[in-house]
Amino acid sequence: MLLRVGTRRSPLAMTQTNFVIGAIQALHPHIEFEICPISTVADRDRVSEFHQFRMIGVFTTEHEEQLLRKDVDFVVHSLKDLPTVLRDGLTLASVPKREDPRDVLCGATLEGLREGARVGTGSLRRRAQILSLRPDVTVVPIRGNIGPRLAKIEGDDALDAVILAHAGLERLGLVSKNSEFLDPVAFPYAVGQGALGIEARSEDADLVEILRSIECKQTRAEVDAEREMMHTLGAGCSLPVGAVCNWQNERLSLQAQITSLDGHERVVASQDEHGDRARELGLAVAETLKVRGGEKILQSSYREFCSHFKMLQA
Ligand SMILES: NCc1[nH]cc(CCC(=O)O)c1CC(=O)O
Repeated sequence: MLLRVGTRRSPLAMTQTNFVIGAIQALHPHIEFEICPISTVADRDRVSEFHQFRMIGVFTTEHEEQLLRKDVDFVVHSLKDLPTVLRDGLTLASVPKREDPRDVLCGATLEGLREGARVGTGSLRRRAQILSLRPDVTVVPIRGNIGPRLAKIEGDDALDAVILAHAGLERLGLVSKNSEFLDPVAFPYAVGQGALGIEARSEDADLVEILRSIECKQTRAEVDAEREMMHTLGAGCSLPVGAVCNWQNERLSLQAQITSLDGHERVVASQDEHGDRARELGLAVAETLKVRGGEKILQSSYREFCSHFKMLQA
């Protein structure tokens, strides 16, 4: 059997795809794979920032079309880049064991960061959260692959620090000493961060079963809860929504935070449930966030972002 695998071309995407192929091959040595890399809107276009905000799958639309055209059999995504609603006929077939989902501050520690430091991130969630912890810093928007983003703390005109996901750095072998994990209770991570999502056609039952053989039950429960929360909030992957989800002794706990873009306002909610009630947990936490004023923060972030975006376009 030959399976064609869709992926982006970035070093991180290729590493993740090779990891998934290796894991499947270890259990099914007779299967062969062909990697079919493509560039996505996100790799080409800065309009993507806007779509990302509105939950349109900048990293994933072309991949879903490839799947529906049957140009590929499955796609390996960074789960945090995969919208919570998939195209009809497609399914999140498998979620392998998650890497450490925490964010890291690279180049300085939170304590050691000088007054007024310049901190790089392209994520609205990270912007809002770092401003809520350190209102004195200046957030500098940065974009691009992980390597080039990390390089912004070196050389002339260097930033004091950048915020990145530990998982990406780990997979690329770029973890450095000069960095600090951000405490996920104070600085919750993005929904799905650190996990991979393998998407396939729902009708391919045999393939879905093969893909499921590398699924991690605990990770699946965590990300189901996180994604259900995000879906209920109607929020995209770059909105200022953070989560901390943990599976322990058959129970699942979810804490979530919505932060205004200036970092001044924060709404949190947390709850726990039996591990097989992940979706119900996500829904309940989202409803609590809404009742506590989270929806208002999301709406005003959206308006603020739209006017900011029009400025960038001009
Ligand atoms: N949006 C880009 C993206 N998508 C996945 C990762 C890192 C790996 C992961 O979270 O699984 C990154 C880079 C980053 O946020 O630092």
